[in-house]
Amino acid sequence: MSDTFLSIRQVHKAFGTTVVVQEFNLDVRQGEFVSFLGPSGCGKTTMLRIVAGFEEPSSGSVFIGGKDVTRLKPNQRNIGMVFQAYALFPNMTVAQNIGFGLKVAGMPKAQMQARVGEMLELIKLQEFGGRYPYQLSGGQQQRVALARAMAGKPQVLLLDEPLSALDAKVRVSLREEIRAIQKELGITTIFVTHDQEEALSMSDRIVVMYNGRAEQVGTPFEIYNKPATRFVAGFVGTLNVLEGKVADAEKGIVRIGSEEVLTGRPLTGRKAGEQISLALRPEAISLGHGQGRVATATGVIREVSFLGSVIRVRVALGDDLVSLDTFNNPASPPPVAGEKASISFSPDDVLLLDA
Ligand SMILES: Nc1ncnc2c1ncn2[C@@H]1O[C@H](COP(=O)(O)OP(=O)(O)OP(=O)(O)O)[C@@H](O)[C@H]1O
Repeated sequence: MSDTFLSIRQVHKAFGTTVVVQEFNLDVRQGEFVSFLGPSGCGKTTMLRIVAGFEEPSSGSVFIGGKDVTRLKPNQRNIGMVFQAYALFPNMTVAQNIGFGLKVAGMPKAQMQARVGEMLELIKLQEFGGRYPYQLSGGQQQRVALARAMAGKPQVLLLDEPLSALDAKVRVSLREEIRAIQKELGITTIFVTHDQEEALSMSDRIVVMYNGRAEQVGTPFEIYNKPATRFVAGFVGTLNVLEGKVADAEKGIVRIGSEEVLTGRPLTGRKAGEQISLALRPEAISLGHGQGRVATATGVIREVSFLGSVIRVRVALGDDLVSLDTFNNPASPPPVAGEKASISFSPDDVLLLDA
């Protein structure tokens, strides 16, 4: 990639005999917002700490702005960091917190005050410079932590689950705010989260991590719609998995129970009779027989959850429970549990998962 700003090359990290990060490669563009997404313990924080300089990789390198920083200390890397817990200094005002790093770096007072003022404006807390952290809400404290991390104009911003201690409403509004500030400053950012919705809604690209590896790197659209592995498919979004057997590999026909399902593409390299898994997102399945869709089966509605704009319906098909989403329509009553229902989907929406 020509405009790569941050580059992670073949990083491997073990603590004793425990391998925590392996064969990790990533190029991040200047100004790009990239998330590390994965379950607890998959190595996200360790990889972030290697970028920050708090951990040294067992092998491999990190480059920032073309310079090898692998052996540099955190304070030599010009990086800003925000953590999950509000790590503000409790005995300092908001303004003093934001200016702390600038003061340590020896910035003249007038210049420092001007910069703190700019940062307060950026996080929309102009009136709060004289307050102490305990006088702020959790969301406001994290905005101050963000301002403090960015006051020194770092080259890279590293965010380690900065929203996870906040309540749901604040979390969603801060997502948008962080992204807006990040865009305005054009700062290259890595964001660690185990929350797929956060990663999907905020990122230019997502690295889905599993067992210390980057399972897939892609845009939110690619990760969600074209998951490269079974793990990615199952971890990001809700997924229905239907187990079947290949009926005709060339024509792409799979037998699920007593039904023959067209997958819409040849099953290259598969043999008749072989086990195969078909996966479908809830929004790819319709109740009834939609146009251009392949009717698959008839089942019984087990559960109807009204989520507002969307209604999630669970249909029992033999032993399987299939989740599907339909949009709420004020003019028509929602489906009812206990009723029989047929489901259908388009072959194009079927994801084929490796065994
Ligand atoms: N200093 C250390 N010594 C030994 N093992 C460690 C050390 N730091 C992390 N680990 C182990 O490395 C693995 C990955 O940890 P890491 O914190 O990177 O995961 P994570 O994906 O960020 O998880 P979480 O979302 O729970 O924070 C874990 O199994 C953890 O126990």
